[in-house]
Amino acid sequence: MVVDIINPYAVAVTQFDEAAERLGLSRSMRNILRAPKRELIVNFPVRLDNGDVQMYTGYRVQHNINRGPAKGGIRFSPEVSLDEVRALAMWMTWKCAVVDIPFGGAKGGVICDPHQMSRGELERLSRRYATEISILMGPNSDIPAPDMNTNPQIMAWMMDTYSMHQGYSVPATITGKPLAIGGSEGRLDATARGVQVVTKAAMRHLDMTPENSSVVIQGFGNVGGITARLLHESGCKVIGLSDISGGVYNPRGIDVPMAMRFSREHGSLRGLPGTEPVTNRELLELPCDILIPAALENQLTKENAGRVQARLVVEAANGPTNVEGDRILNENGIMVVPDILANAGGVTVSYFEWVQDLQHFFWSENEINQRLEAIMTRAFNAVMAKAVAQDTHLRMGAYLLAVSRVAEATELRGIYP
Ligand SMILES: NC(=O)C1=CN([C@@H]2O[C@H](COP(=O)(O)OP(=O)(O)OC[C@H]3O[C@@H](n4cnc5c(N)ncnc54)[C@H](O)[C@@H]3O)[C@@H](O)[C@H]2O)C=CC1
Ligand SMILES: O=C(O)CCC(=O)C(=O)O
Repeated sequence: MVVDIINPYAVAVTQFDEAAERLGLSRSMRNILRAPKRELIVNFPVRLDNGDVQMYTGYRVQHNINRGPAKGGIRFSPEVSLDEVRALAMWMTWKCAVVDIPFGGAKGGVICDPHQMSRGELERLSRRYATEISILMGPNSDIPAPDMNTNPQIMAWMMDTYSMHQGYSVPATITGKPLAIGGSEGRLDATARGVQVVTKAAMRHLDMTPENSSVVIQGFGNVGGITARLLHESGCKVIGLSDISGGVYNPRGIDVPMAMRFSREHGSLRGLPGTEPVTNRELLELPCDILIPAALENQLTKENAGRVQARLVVEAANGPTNVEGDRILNENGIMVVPDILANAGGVTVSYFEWVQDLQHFFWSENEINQRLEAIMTRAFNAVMAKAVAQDTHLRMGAYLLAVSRVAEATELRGIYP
Protein backbone atom coordinates (compact mmCIF):
# COMPACT_ATOMS: atom_id res chain seq x y z
CA MET A 1 0.00 0.00 0.00
CA VAL A 2 1.29 3.48 -0.86
CA VAL A 3 1.31 5.68 2.22
CA ASP A 4 0.18 9.24 1.53
CA ILE A 5 2.51 11.42 3.58
CA ILE A 6 0.66 14.41 5.02
CA ASN A 7 2.95 15.48 7.88
CA PRO A 8 4.81 18.41 6.24
CA TYR A 9 8.10 17.49 7.92
CA ALA A 10 7.84 13.93 6.59
CA VAL A 11 7.20 15.40 3.13
CA ALA A 12 10.25 17.68 3.45
CA VAL A 13 12.50 14.84 4.63
CA THR A 14 11.29 12.52 1.85
CA GLN A 15 12.02 15.20 -0.76
CA PHE A 16 15.50 15.72 0.71
CA ASP A 17 16.22 11.98 0.91
CA GLU A 18 15.33 11.49 -2.77
CA ALA A 19 17.70 14.31 -3.78
CA ALA A 20 20.47 13.09 -1.45
CA GLU A 21 20.19 9.61 -2.95
CA ARG A 22 20.40 10.95 -6.48
CA LEU A 23 23.41 13.11 -5.54
CA GLY A 24 25.10 10.13 -3.89
CA LEU A 25 25.72 12.09 -0.66
CA SER A 26 27.56 10.24 2.09
CA ARG A 27 25.59 8.97 5.05
CA SER A 28 27.29 11.56 7.32
CA MET A 29 26.36 14.42 5.02
CA ARG A 30 22.76 13.19 4.82
CA ASN A 31 22.55 13.05 8.60
CA ILE A 32 23.89 16.57 8.94
CA LEU A 33 21.65 18.11 6.31
CA ARG A 34 18.51 16.31 7.42
CA ALA A 35 18.62 17.41 11.06
CA PRO A 36 17.37 20.81 12.24
CA LYS A 37 20.26 22.73 13.81
CA ARG A 38 18.26 24.38 16.61
CA GLU A 39 14.68 24.13 17.82
CA LEU A 40 13.28 26.54 20.37
CA ILE A 41 9.87 25.98 21.98
CA VAL A 42 8.48 28.86 24.02
CA ASN A 43 5.40 29.02 26.23
CA PHE A 44 4.57 32.57 27.18
CA PRO A 45 1.76 34.61 28.77
CA VAL A 46 -0.21 37.35 27.03
CA ARG A 47 -2.70 39.61 28.81
CA LEU A 48 -6.03 39.68 26.97
CA ASP A 49 -8.27 42.73 26.76
CA ASN A 50 -10.66 41.25 29.36
CA GLY A 51 -7.84 41.08 31.91
CA ASP A 52 -7.27 37.32 31.69
CA VAL A 53 -3.80 35.96 30.99
CA GLN A 54 -3.54 33.28 28.33
CA MET A 55 -0.55 31.04 27.65
CA TYR A 56 0.61 30.69 24.02
CA THR A 57 3.10 28.28 22.47
CA GLY A 58 5.54 29.39 19.80
CA TYR A 59 8.49 27.92 17.93
CA ARG A 60 11.61 29.05 16.13
CA VAL A 61 13.52 26.38 14.23
CA GLN A 62 16.84 26.96 12.47
CA HIS A 63 17.34 24.15 10.03
CA ASN A 64 20.79 24.92 8.64
CA ILE A 65 23.16 27.89 8.92
CA ASN A 66 26.13 26.74 6.87
CA ARG A 67 25.59 29.24 4.05
CA GLY A 68 24.78 32.24 6.26
CA PRO A 69 22.49 33.52 9.03
CA ALA A 70 19.19 31.73 9.56
CA LYS A 71 16.35 33.32 7.55
CA GLY A 72 12.64 32.69 7.37
CA GLY A 73 9.20 33.97 8.20
CA ILE A 74 6.89 33.78 11.20
CA ARG A 75 3.43 32.30 10.95
CA PHE A 76 0.50 32.94 13.32
CA SER A 77 -2.13 30.21 12.98
CA PRO A 78 -4.11 27.70 15.06
CA GLU A 79 -2.62 24.97 12.81
CA VAL A 80 1.04 25.74 13.65
CA SER A 81 2.97 22.71 14.96
CA LEU A 82 6.62 21.91 15.58
CA ASP A 83 6.69 19.57 12.58
CA GLU A 84 5.18 22.22 10.33
CA VAL A 85 7.79 24.77 11.45
CA ARG A 86 10.58 22.19 10.98
CA ALA A 87 9.43 21.53 7.42
CA LEU A 88 9.13 25.22 6.61
CA ALA A 89 12.63 25.82 8.05
CA MET A 90 14.12 23.05 5.92
CA TRP A 91 12.42 24.39 2.79
CA MET A 92 13.92 27.83 3.61
CA THR A 93 17.44 26.32 3.57
CA TRP A 94 16.92 24.91 0.07
CA LYS A 95 15.08 28.04 -1.12
CA CYS A 96 17.93 30.37 -0.17
CA ALA A 97 20.36 27.99 -1.87
CA VAL A 98 18.26 27.76 -5.07
CA VAL A 99 18.37 31.53 -5.53
CA ASP A 100 21.95 31.55 -4.20
CA ILE A 101 21.58 34.16 -1.48
CA PRO A 102 23.84 33.89 1.60
CA PHE A 103 21.36 32.64 4.17
CA GLY A 104 20.53 29.45 5.96
CA GLY A 105 16.97 28.36 6.66
CA ALA A 106 14.66 29.02 9.61
CA LYS A 107 10.99 29.45 10.38
CA GLY A 108 8.87 30.46 13.34
CA GLY A 109 5.28 30.17 14.38
CA VAL A 110 2.84 30.82 17.18
CA ILE A 111 -0.27 28.72 17.79
CA CYS A 112 -2.99 31.38 17.89
CA ASP A 113 -5.90 32.69 15.88
CA PRO A 114 -5.00 36.27 15.00
CA HIS A 115 -8.46 36.84 13.47
CA GLN A 116 -9.98 36.44 16.96
CA MET A 117 -7.55 38.85 18.62
CA SER A 118 -7.73 42.61 19.05
CA ARG A 119 -4.90 44.82 17.76
CA GLY A 120 -3.68 45.29 21.34
CA GLU A 121 -3.66 41.55 22.02
CA LEU A 122 -1.81 40.92 18.76
CA GLU A 123 0.79 43.55 19.63
CA ARG A 124 1.36 42.07 23.10
CA LEU A 125 1.63 38.56 21.63
CA SER A 126 4.08 39.70 18.92
CA ARG A 127 6.27 41.61 21.37
CA ARG A 128 6.35 38.78 23.90
CA TYR A 129 7.14 36.19 21.22
CA ALA A 130 9.97 38.44 19.95
CA THR A 131 11.36 38.64 23.48
CA GLU A 132 11.17 34.86 23.85
CA ILE A 133 13.02 34.15 20.59
CA SER A 134 15.45 37.06 20.97
CA ILE A 135 18.05 34.59 22.25
CA LEU A 136 18.25 33.40 18.64
CA MET A 137 17.45 36.61 16.74
CA GLY A 138 20.05 39.06 15.48
CA PRO A 139 21.22 40.56 12.20
CA ASN A 140 24.13 38.10 12.05
CA SER A 141 22.33 35.08 13.46
CA ASP A 142 18.60 34.81 12.72
CA ILE A 143 16.47 37.26 10.76
CA PRO A 144 12.69 36.65 10.80
CA ALA A 145 10.16 37.99 8.25
CA PRO A 146 6.41 37.77 7.55
CA ASP A 147 4.57 34.60 6.60
CA MET A 148 0.90 33.61 6.89
CA ASN A 149 -1.13 36.01 9.06
CA THR A 150 1.83 38.23 9.88
CA ASN A 151 2.54 41.58 8.24
CA PRO A 152 4.77 44.71 8.27
CA GLN A 153 3.12 46.07 11.45
CA ILE A 154 3.94 42.85 13.32
CA MET A 155 7.51 43.00 12.00
CA ALA A 156 7.70 46.62 13.29
CA TRP A 157 6.60 45.57 16.80
CA MET A 158 9.09 42.71 16.81
CA MET A 159 11.96 44.91 15.59
CA ASP A 160 11.09 47.51 18.21
CA THR A 161 11.02 44.92 20.99
CA TYR A 162 14.37 43.44 19.97
CA SER A 163 15.85 46.96 19.70
CA MET A 164 14.53 47.95 23.16
CA HIS A 165 16.54 45.10 24.65
CA GLN A 166 19.69 46.16 22.76
CA GLY A 167 19.30 49.83 23.64
CA TYR A 168 19.53 50.99 20.00
CA SER A 169 17.68 50.32 16.74
CA VAL A 170 18.58 47.11 14.94
CA PRO A 171 16.48 47.23 11.76
CA ALA A 172 18.53 44.47 10.07
CA THR A 173 17.26 41.92 12.58
CA ILE A 174 13.94 41.49 10.81
CA THR A 175 12.70 42.06 7.24
CA GLY A 176 9.33 42.84 5.77
CA LYS A 177 9.15 46.00 7.90
CA PRO A 178 7.27 49.16 6.93
CA LEU A 179 9.31 51.53 4.73
CA ALA A 180 9.49 54.22 7.43
CA ILE A 181 11.62 52.04 9.72
CA GLY A 182 14.05 50.42 7.30
CA GLY A 183 11.77 48.31 5.15
CA SER A 184 12.54 47.83 1.49
CA GLU A 185 10.72 49.08 -1.55
CA GLY A 186 9.10 46.13 -3.27
CA ARG A 187 9.09 43.66 -0.34
CA LEU A 188 5.28 43.57 -0.07
CA ASP A 189 4.91 42.51 -3.71
CA ALA A 190 8.15 40.53 -3.89
CA THR A 191 6.91 36.97 -3.44
CA ALA A 192 4.16 37.49 -5.99
CA ARG A 193 6.53 39.26 -8.38
CA GLY A 194 8.85 36.26 -8.18
CA VAL A 195 5.88 33.97 -8.86
CA GLN A 196 5.05 36.10 -11.90
CA VAL A 197 8.63 35.84 -13.23
CA VAL A 198 8.79 32.04 -12.97
CA THR A 199 5.23 31.60 -14.26
CA LYS A 200 6.07 33.57 -17.39
CA ALA A 201 9.33 31.63 -17.82
CA ALA A 202 7.50 28.31 -17.51
CA MET A 203 4.81 29.51 -19.92
CA ARG A 204 7.45 30.34 -22.52
CA HIS A 205 8.83 26.86 -22.06
CA LEU A 206 5.38 25.36 -22.68
CA ASP A 207 4.63 27.72 -25.61
CA MET A 208 1.79 29.30 -23.66
CA THR A 209 0.83 32.95 -24.13
CA PRO A 210 -0.83 35.13 -21.46
CA GLU A 211 -3.80 35.97 -23.67
CA ASN A 212 -4.57 32.26 -24.14
CA SER A 213 -3.96 31.25 -20.53
CA SER A 214 -6.52 30.96 -17.75
CA VAL A 215 -5.38 31.02 -14.14
CA VAL A 216 -6.84 29.69 -10.88
CA ILE A 217 -5.33 30.84 -7.58
CA GLN A 218 -5.95 29.40 -4.12
CA GLY A 219 -5.35 31.97 -1.37
CA PHE A 220 -5.94 35.71 -1.69
CA GLY A 221 -3.51 37.14 0.85
CA ASN A 222 -0.12 38.77 0.38
CA VAL A 223 1.07 36.13 -2.09
CA GLY A 224 -2.13 34.95 -3.82
CA GLY A 225 -3.81 38.35 -4.05
CA ILE A 226 -0.83 40.18 -5.51
CA THR A 227 -0.04 37.25 -7.85
CA ALA A 228 -3.61 37.51 -9.16
CA ARG A 229 -3.16 41.25 -9.74
CA LEU A 230 0.20 40.86 -11.49
CA LEU A 231 -0.91 38.00 -13.76
CA HIS A 232 -4.11 39.91 -14.60
CA GLU A 233 -1.91 42.90 -15.52
CA SER A 234 0.24 40.54 -17.64
CA GLY A 235 -2.81 39.69 -19.73
CA CYS A 236 -3.72 36.27 -18.26
CA LYS A 237 -7.39 35.49 -17.65
CA VAL A 238 -7.85 34.88 -13.91
CA ILE A 239 -10.95 32.65 -13.70
CA GLY A 240 -10.85 31.30 -10.12
CA LEU A 241 -9.84 32.76 -6.76
CA SER A 242 -10.29 31.68 -3.18
CA ASP A 243 -9.66 32.54 0.44
CA ILE A 244 -10.44 30.76 3.68
CA SER A 245 -14.17 31.44 3.15
CA GLY A 246 -14.23 29.50 -0.16
CA GLY A 247 -13.74 30.09 -3.86
CA VAL A 248 -15.28 32.15 -6.66
CA TYR A 249 -15.32 31.21 -10.35
CA ASN A 250 -16.07 32.89 -13.64
CA PRO A 251 -14.84 31.08 -16.77
CA ARG A 252 -15.01 34.36 -18.70
CA GLY A 253 -12.56 36.01 -16.30
CA ILE A 254 -12.63 37.87 -12.98
CA ASP A 255 -11.97 41.59 -12.66
CA VAL A 256 -9.07 41.21 -10.20
CA PRO A 257 -8.81 44.88 -9.05
CA MET A 258 -12.55 44.73 -8.33
CA ALA A 259 -12.06 41.45 -6.41
CA MET A 260 -9.32 43.11 -4.32
CA ARG A 261 -11.57 46.05 -3.48
CA PHE A 262 -14.46 43.70 -2.67
CA SER A 263 -12.30 41.53 -0.44
CA ARG A 264 -10.97 44.60 1.43
CA GLU A 265 -14.47 45.97 1.96
CA HIS A 266 -16.23 42.69 2.85
CA GLY A 267 -13.40 40.81 4.54
CA SER A 268 -13.60 37.93 2.05
CA LEU A 269 -14.32 37.00 -1.57
CA ARG A 270 -17.60 35.35 -0.68
CA GLY A 271 -20.41 36.77 -2.86
CA LEU A 272 -18.09 38.50 -5.36
CA PRO A 273 -20.48 39.86 -8.04
CA GLY A 274 -20.31 38.12 -11.43
CA THR A 275 -18.91 34.86 -10.02
CA GLU A 276 -20.32 31.55 -8.91
CA PRO A 277 -19.24 30.06 -5.58
CA VAL A 278 -17.04 26.94 -5.51
CA THR A 279 -15.50 25.14 -2.58
CA ASN A 280 -11.74 25.29 -2.08
CA ARG A 281 -11.66 21.63 -3.08
CA GLU A 282 -13.57 22.24 -6.32
CA LEU A 283 -11.38 25.24 -7.10
CA LEU A 284 -8.25 23.08 -7.42
CA GLU A 285 -9.97 20.86 -10.00
CA LEU A 286 -11.37 23.61 -12.23
CA PRO A 287 -10.50 23.51 -15.94
CA CYS A 288 -7.65 26.01 -16.36
CA ASP A 289 -4.17 26.34 -17.84
CA ILE A 290 -2.31 27.47 -14.73
CA LEU A 291 -3.05 26.49 -11.13
CA ILE A 292 -1.38 28.47 -8.35
CA PRO A 293 -1.82 27.19 -4.80
CA ALA A 294 -0.95 30.19 -2.61
CA ALA A 295 -2.34 29.25 0.80
CA LEU A 296 -1.46 26.11 2.75
CA GLU A 297 0.48 22.84 2.69
CA ASN A 298 -0.92 19.54 1.46
CA GLN A 299 -3.52 20.87 -0.94
CA LEU A 300 -2.61 18.55 -3.85
CA THR A 301 -2.49 14.95 -2.65
CA LYS A 302 -3.39 11.52 -3.99
CA GLU A 303 -7.03 12.41 -3.28
CA ASN A 304 -7.24 15.15 -5.90
CA ALA A 305 -3.99 15.46 -7.91
CA GLY A 306 -5.36 13.12 -10.59
CA ARG A 307 -8.21 15.55 -11.21
CA VAL A 308 -6.02 18.65 -11.66
CA GLN A 309 -6.71 19.93 -15.19
CA ALA A 310 -4.00 22.59 -15.42
CA ARG A 311 -0.94 22.22 -17.68
CA LEU A 312 1.20 24.17 -15.24
CA VAL A 313 1.18 24.26 -11.43
CA VAL A 314 3.18 27.06 -9.79
CA GLU A 315 3.64 26.51 -6.06
CA ALA A 316 3.37 29.97 -4.53
CA ALA A 317 2.60 28.43 -1.12
CA ASN A 318 5.14 26.39 0.81
CA GLY A 319 4.56 22.65 0.54
CA PRO A 320 1.18 22.71 -1.25
CA THR A 321 1.87 19.35 -2.94
CA ASN A 322 2.71 16.27 -0.94
CA VAL A 323 4.86 13.40 -2.16
CA GLU A 324 2.04 11.32 -3.67
CA GLY A 325 0.37 14.37 -5.20
CA ASP A 326 3.65 15.29 -6.82
CA ARG A 327 4.11 11.83 -8.29
CA ILE A 328 0.63 11.96 -9.85
CA LEU A 329 1.14 15.43 -11.34
CA ASN A 330 4.46 14.31 -12.84
CA GLU A 331 2.92 11.13 -14.27
CA ASN A 332 0.20 13.22 -15.85
CA GLY A 333 2.76 15.44 -17.57
CA ILE A 334 1.85 18.56 -15.60
CA MET A 335 4.80 20.91 -15.14
CA VAL A 336 5.23 21.86 -11.47
CA VAL A 337 7.37 24.88 -10.58
CA PRO A 338 8.34 23.90 -7.01
CA ASP A 339 7.83 26.12 -3.97
CA ILE A 340 11.55 26.45 -3.18
CA LEU A 341 11.94 28.20 -6.53
CA ALA A 342 8.50 29.68 -7.21
CA ASN A 343 8.05 31.66 -3.98
CA ALA A 344 11.70 32.62 -3.45
CA GLY A 345 11.06 36.23 -4.50
CA GLY A 346 10.03 37.14 -0.95
CA VAL A 347 13.23 36.03 0.71
CA THR A 348 15.25 37.51 -2.15
CA VAL A 349 13.90 40.99 -1.47
CA SER A 350 14.26 40.29 2.27
CA TYR A 351 17.94 39.77 1.46
CA PHE A 352 17.96 43.17 -0.28
CA GLU A 353 16.25 44.71 2.77
CA TRP A 354 18.86 43.22 5.11
CA VAL A 355 21.73 44.46 2.92
CA GLN A 356 20.19 47.96 2.74
CA ASP A 357 19.66 48.07 6.53
CA LEU A 358 23.25 46.96 7.18
CA GLN A 359 24.58 49.63 4.80
CA HIS A 360 22.04 52.33 5.76
CA PHE A 361 21.74 52.94 2.04
CA PHE A 362 18.46 52.36 0.21
CA TRP A 363 17.65 51.43 -3.37
CA SER A 364 14.77 52.49 -5.62
CA GLU A 365 11.81 50.20 -6.32
CA ASN A 366 12.99 49.93 -9.90
CA GLU A 367 16.42 48.72 -8.82
CA ILE A 368 14.86 46.20 -6.45
CA ASN A 369 12.50 44.80 -9.08
CA GLN A 370 15.24 44.55 -11.69
CA ARG A 371 17.58 42.72 -9.32
CA LEU A 372 14.73 40.44 -8.23
CA GLU A 373 13.85 39.58 -11.80
CA ALA A 374 17.50 38.87 -12.61
CA ILE A 375 17.86 36.49 -9.64
CA MET A 376 14.56 34.69 -10.27
CA THR A 377 15.31 34.28 -13.98
CA ARG A 378 18.82 33.01 -13.27
CA ALA A 379 17.43 30.52 -10.73
CA PHE A 380 14.66 29.33 -13.07
CA ASN A 381 17.16 28.78 -15.89
CA ALA A 382 19.58 26.95 -13.60
CA VAL A 383 16.82 24.68 -12.27
CA MET A 384 15.52 23.98 -15.78
CA ALA A 385 19.05 23.21 -17.04
CA LYS A 386 19.67 20.85 -14.12
CA ALA A 387 16.34 19.09 -14.63
CA VAL A 388 16.97 18.64 -18.36
CA ALA A 389 20.56 17.44 -17.81
CA GLN A 390 19.41 14.93 -15.21
CA ASP A 391 16.29 13.91 -17.12
CA THR A 392 14.03 14.76 -14.20
CA HIS A 393 11.29 17.19 -13.16
CA LEU A 394 11.78 20.74 -11.87
CA ARG A 395 11.39 19.90 -8.17
CA MET A 396 14.22 17.39 -8.35
CA GLY A 397 16.23 19.85 -10.45
CA ALA A 398 15.79 22.51 -7.77
CA TYR A 399 16.67 20.09 -4.97
CA LEU A 400 19.78 18.82 -6.76
CA LEU A 401 20.98 22.39 -7.18
CA ALA A 402 20.12 23.49 -3.63
CA VAL A 403 21.24 20.44 -1.70
CA SER A 404 24.57 20.28 -3.54
CA ARG A 405 25.22 23.96 -2.70
CA VAL A 406 24.49 23.41 1.00
CA ALA A 407 26.53 20.18 0.99
CA GLU A 408 29.46 22.00 -0.62
CA ALA A 409 29.36 24.73 2.04
CA THR A 410 29.18 22.09 4.77
CA GLU A 411 32.09 20.14 3.31
CA LEU A 412 34.23 23.26 2.95
CA ARG A 413 33.58 24.35 6.52
CA GLY A 414 34.58 20.88 7.70
CA ILE A 415 32.64 18.09 9.31
CA TYR A 416 33.91 17.61 12.84
CA PRO A 417 33.59 14.29 14.63
N1 LIG B 1 4.45 36.29 2.69
C1 LIG B 1 5.57 35.88 2.08
O1 LIG B 1 6.48 36.67 1.81
C2 LIG B 1 5.73 34.46 1.68
C3 LIG B 1 4.72 33.54 1.84
N2 LIG B 1 4.90 32.27 1.37
C4 LIG B 1 3.86 31.26 1.50
O2 LIG B 1 2.71 31.67 0.77
C5 LIG B 1 1.53 31.13 1.40
C6 LIG B 1 0.56 32.26 1.68
O3 LIG B 1 1.20 33.21 2.53
P1 LIG B 1 0.71 34.72 2.62
O4 LIG B 1 0.04 35.11 1.36
O5 LIG B 1 1.86 35.49 3.13
O6 LIG B 1 -0.36 34.62 3.79
P2 LIG B 1 -1.59 35.58 4.08
O7 LIG B 1 -1.92 35.37 5.49
O8 LIG B 1 -1.33 36.96 3.58
O9 LIG B 1 -2.76 34.97 3.14
C7 LIG B 1 -3.17 33.65 3.23
C8 LIG B 1 -4.39 33.47 2.34
O10 LIG B 1 -4.75 32.09 2.32
C9 LIG B 1 -6.14 31.99 2.61
N3 LIG B 1 -6.41 30.72 3.24
C10 LIG B 1 -6.16 30.32 4.50
N4 LIG B 1 -6.63 29.09 4.70
C11 LIG B 1 -7.17 28.70 3.52
C12 LIG B 1 -7.82 27.52 3.08
N5 LIG B 1 -8.03 26.50 3.91
N6 LIG B 1 -8.21 27.45 1.79
C13 LIG B 1 -8.02 28.50 0.95
N7 LIG B 1 -7.43 29.63 1.31
C14 LIG B 1 -7.02 29.72 2.58
C15 LIG B 1 -6.43 33.17 3.51
O11 LIG B 1 -7.83 33.48 3.55
C16 LIG B 1 -5.62 34.24 2.82
O12 LIG B 1 -6.32 34.73 1.69
C17 LIG B 1 2.03 30.37 2.63
O13 LIG B 1 2.26 29.03 2.28
C18 LIG B 1 3.37 31.04 2.92
O14 LIG B 1 4.23 30.21 3.65
C19 LIG B 1 6.04 31.90 0.71
C20 LIG B 1 7.06 32.77 0.53
C21 LIG B 1 7.02 34.11 1.07
O1 LIG C 1 11.40 36.88 3.63
C1 LIG C 1 11.86 35.99 4.29
O2 LIG C 1 12.88 36.09 4.95
C2 LIG C 1 11.20 34.61 4.34
C3 LIG C 1 9.85 34.53 3.72
C4 LIG C 1 9.31 33.15 3.99
O3 LIG C 1 8.96 32.85 5.10
C5 LIG C 1 9.28 32.17 2.93
O4 LIG C 1 9.92 32.34 1.89
O5 LIG C 1 8.63 31.12 3.12
